[in-house]
Amino acid sequence: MISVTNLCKQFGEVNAVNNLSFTIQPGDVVGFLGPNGAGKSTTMKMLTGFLAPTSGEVRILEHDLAESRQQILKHIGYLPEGAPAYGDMTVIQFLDFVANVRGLSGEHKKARLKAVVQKVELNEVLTQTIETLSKGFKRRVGLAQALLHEPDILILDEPTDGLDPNQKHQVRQLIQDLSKDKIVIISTHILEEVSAVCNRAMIIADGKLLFDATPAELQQRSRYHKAVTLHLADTNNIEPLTSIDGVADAEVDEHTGRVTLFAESGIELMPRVTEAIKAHQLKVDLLYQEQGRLDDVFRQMTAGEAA
Ligand SMILES: Nc1ncnc2c1ncn2[C@@H]1O[C@H](COP(=O)(O)OP(=O)(O)OP(=O)(O)O)[C@@H](O)[C@H]1O
Repeated sequence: MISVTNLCKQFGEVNAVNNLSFTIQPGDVVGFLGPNGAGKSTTMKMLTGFLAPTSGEVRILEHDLAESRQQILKHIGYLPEGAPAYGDMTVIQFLDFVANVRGLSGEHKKARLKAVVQKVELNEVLTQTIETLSKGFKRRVGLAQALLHEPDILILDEPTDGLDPNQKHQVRQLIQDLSKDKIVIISTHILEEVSAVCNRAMIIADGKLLFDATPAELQQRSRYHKAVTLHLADTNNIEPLTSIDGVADAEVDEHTGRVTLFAESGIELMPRVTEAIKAHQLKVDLLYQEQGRLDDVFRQMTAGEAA
């Protein structure tokens, strides 16, 4: 378990992390979301003991991180932001080095190296120096080193940054496969990633925790939650829709021509919309109820916070 109490980090005048408190249990896959400069990376650095807090406490697996750092770090795999690694080492030299530092040896070391190389698909670049790798491959090397010692806690700062769509999918799959009894914390700017892999979303802005719940609960906060979107063959006449009893507002997307109808509080709009379509014999080629748009909620929540 991770338990964070009143965690603060100041850099001069900047309150990078401002009184964060939360607990995370095994099985939790937590997504840190927030605008640039919100304090996500700084929080992750403090959770890994890489950066000392200005004040507050981090307890991991029942130990105070400040007191038992070495012991706790054995249980943590950390992928920092960017692609830090020793550039003039080859991929396999670097992974072997990390394996040694992690105390792996003999057949177990060999097996772990083989497993991570296979998992993040590094075979084709094993003998290439890290500085000559593409951004995506550097990221994969970072992931491989974080996974080598099979940690209970994985802290991954933007794990899919720079990966191609296939790799993004694969890394998300990998995180999902890992998550059964582990703690995984990822930071990301990709909102869909949170829905895809996380069971918990934390929105951080200006160093403060603004939201901590499931991605579905986050979606429910969107004004698009349960709104009805449709596309008419004749996009000019939307009056039969906007005049439906219970429609509070309507929006037309200029690019797609799609119309979104927002319900008055407590009204189920879909049955009324289908009724109106029948009654007015409207030609509709698309009709669905929205789950809620994460980017909309994110903007609402973080407006006026960190830029
Ligand atoms: N070593 C440092 N010295 C001074 N200021 C710092 C340092 N590290 C971070 N900051 C500042 O702390 C704030 C939080 O930065 P942090 O990198 O944690 O944000 P973030 O949420 O990870 O942003 P991003 O999404 O852009 O990666 C920013 O204002 C940043 O400029």
